[in-house]
Amino acid sequence: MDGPPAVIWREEVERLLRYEDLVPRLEQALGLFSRRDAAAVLQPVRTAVPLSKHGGFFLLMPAYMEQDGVLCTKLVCAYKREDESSLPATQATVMLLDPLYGNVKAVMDGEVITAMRTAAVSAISAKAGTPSRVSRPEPLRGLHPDCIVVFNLFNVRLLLQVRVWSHSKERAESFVASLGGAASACVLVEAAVSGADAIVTATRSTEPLLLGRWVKPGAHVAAVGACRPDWRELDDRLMEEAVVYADSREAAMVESGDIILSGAEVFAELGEVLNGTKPAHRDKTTVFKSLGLAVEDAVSAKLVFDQWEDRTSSV
Ligand SMILES: NC(=O)C1=CN([C@@H]2O[C@H](COP(=O)(O)OP(=O)(O)OC[C@H]3O[C@@H](n4cnc5c(N)ncnc54)[C@H](O)[C@@H]3O)[C@@H](O)[C@H]2O)C=CC1
Ligand SMILES: O=C(O)C1=NCCCC1
Repeated sequence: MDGPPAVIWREEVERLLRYEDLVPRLEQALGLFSRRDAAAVLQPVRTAVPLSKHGGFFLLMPAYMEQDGVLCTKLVCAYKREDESSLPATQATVMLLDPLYGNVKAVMDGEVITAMRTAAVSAISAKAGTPSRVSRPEPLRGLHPDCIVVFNLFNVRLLLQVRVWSHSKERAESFVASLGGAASACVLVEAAVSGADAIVTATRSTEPLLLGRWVKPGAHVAAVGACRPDWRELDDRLMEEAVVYADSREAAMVESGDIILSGAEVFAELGEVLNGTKPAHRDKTTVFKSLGLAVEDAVSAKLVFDQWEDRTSSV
């Protein structure tokens, strides 16, 4: 396609990107990435520019997937600040290029892509890492539609109880309300996580807030925040006791405060588990350190663009 790039903004990305298309593409991309086959995927560790004065950082995330014909980069800024701005703490834009000529084919909103692919990868890690006894044959009901879709895709993990903690009580309550009543807000982190089979941390905390002594042996933790080398969400005890997985070993060694500062070893990448080259220790306590991979954005952007082209050509 020549001419100016397509501009595909938030509402359209929300309409075009569906978990049922996204999850299998992400599983494939994570597996391909972990093969380290340069003919299939080129994804350097992303460039990070600290914005210390503003309590944030900027990331440039390029990826080239030769077999899929995808050349892509995401620009993303994430902030720790708690001010009055109505702008989101994580803002992103994705550019899709034609690998043959280098022209930009599309510029699209990256916030929906970032939110959906990150949630989907946490769910993929939970599918691999939660104990087999958590699997149930009944469909999940009464929860937010996105959660139903992702969990039902896994045929099926029934969440008996969802507990939410936030350091802002109002935010915890409003999130619970958005889930349609099948969850409860907790005042203490300990109350939210005690006895849980699966835990997700997605905060802007720079200090450990999830302590190993609260985590049930055999639980799975998807740790999404703390993507800077001096930021933490998990304490040393949890990092020492758990089998630690990451999306990228190289990125974990330079970006994850929980891994660098605890000295924990990354046992495997999630892609290696999906490829069957490393085991998922489902009955041990597992931590999946999610940092976010450019290939996740690349396959998401390709899905959005392909759907956008289909719709545009049929009008
Ligand atoms: N692994 C990945 O692929 C991705 C990771 N992230 C990271 O995930 C985290 C959440 O991102 P968003 O949902 O966009 O941010 P958000 O601002 O929407 O949510 C972050 C939550 O953390 C809370 N928070 C702030 N300081 C805290 C503290 N000291 N202790 C406990 N809670 C605190 C805030 O009140 C807010 O509810 C960030 O650290 C972000 O950098 C974001 C996108 C992708
Ligand atoms: O999009 C990603 O990947 C991000 N990773 C770390 C925090 C900001 C967004």
